[in-house]
Amino acid sequence: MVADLTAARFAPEHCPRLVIKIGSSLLVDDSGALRESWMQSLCADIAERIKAGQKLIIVCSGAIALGARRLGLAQGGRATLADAQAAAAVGQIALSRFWQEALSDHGFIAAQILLTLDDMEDRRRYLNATATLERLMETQAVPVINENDSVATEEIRFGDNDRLAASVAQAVRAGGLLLMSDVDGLYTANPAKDSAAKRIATVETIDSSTTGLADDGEGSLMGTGGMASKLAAAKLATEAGIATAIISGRHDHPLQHFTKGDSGTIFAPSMSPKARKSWLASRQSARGTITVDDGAVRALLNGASLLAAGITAIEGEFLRGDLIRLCGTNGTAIAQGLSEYDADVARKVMGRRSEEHQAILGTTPRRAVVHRDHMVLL
Ligand SMILES: Nc1ncnc2c1ncn2[C@@H]1O[C@H](COP(=O)(O)OP(=O)(O)O)[C@@H](O)[C@H]1O
Ligand SMILES: N[C@@H](CCC(=O)OP(=O)(O)O)C(=O)O
Repeated sequence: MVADLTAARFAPEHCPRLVIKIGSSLLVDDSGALRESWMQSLCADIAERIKAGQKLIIVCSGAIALGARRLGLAQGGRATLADAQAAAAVGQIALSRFWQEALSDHGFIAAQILLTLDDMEDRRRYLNATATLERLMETQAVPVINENDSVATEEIRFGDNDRLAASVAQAVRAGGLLLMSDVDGLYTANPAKDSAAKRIATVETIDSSTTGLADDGEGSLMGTGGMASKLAAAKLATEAGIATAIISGRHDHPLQHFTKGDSGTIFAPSMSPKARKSWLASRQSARGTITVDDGAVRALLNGASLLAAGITAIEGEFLRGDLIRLCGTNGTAIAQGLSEYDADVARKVMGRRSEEHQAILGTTPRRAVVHRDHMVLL
């Protein structure tokens, strides 16, 4: 049941709507100038895909970096919020102009949309923004989106364009999201600091062992959330059923490069609840067994999650996310599912009521030991 985790998944024939997010580091060179020839090669790739029938939506960063150079602002325009907002106002107009000209060279019309978090969270504005995007996609216009940095206050900022791109991908029901960056995917450690770091080609589930790989140091004003924000965006998107990839924008024709070779990190979209249940039922390799009392058996058969209070014994050294079997006191297998806890932590809370868990664990407890969404009756 593992989804096809190759670049083909993002091709026009498999993915009618694709959101592509381009990071600041790709748009602007070390001196703060626009990397025009690279962007033109990207636009050629974009044009090729649109001609092949794919609807593309671009989320493009870089306004602050570009504007800061033009205004001669220190720290890339990120010293204060006011600097970042002034820089964005200057840089955005240059970015928009670039997209307009570069897309027009291929016969397409650029459409600029600047969004804040409020626009996507307020129902009326969300519907309005979505309707605009839908209408644009019916035409030959290519939406180019950025955060509306110049008006966004701390409270209404998206904070980074990775998250904005994931939110837009959900709004337009995209099949895929490409996060294009200066790094060729997720590595086992930050490759800028550790030359032994290895690229991870595919990720089926984003959990704490995945997010723990992001090593970004300090975040900065108005974006550049580093790998952590890419993983948060990938989680949001994949949970909405959208295949996501972090891909390199270091080469010319970056979309062709991704399509051709073994590059990037591809994150699997979550399965539909029905498909997920049948996948869970088909899995054989349980890493542990939990015995539950008669009350818990009845609750499970009625479709409830397994709470720690109903557990009488735990066998095996499973980890969070591992498949475990749930049995009645007579040894009959009742259900199987994915554990929300490592075995040693589950042992600490077994037989105890949920209200006691916080004190036992010293951290916020999870909802259940096996949640009903991740469980199937046998
Ligand atoms: N585990 C990791 N794998 C890859 N890159 C990582 C990792 N941890 C941190 N990074 C850093 O994340 C950076 C990409 O994020 P960022 O600079 O915000 O990109 P963008 O401007 O494209 O949004 C990389 O250049 C790299 O230094
Ligand atoms: N909206 C900001 C960029 C924010 C952002 O997320 O930057 P990046 O992490 O480089 O994609 C700008 O246009 O400068």
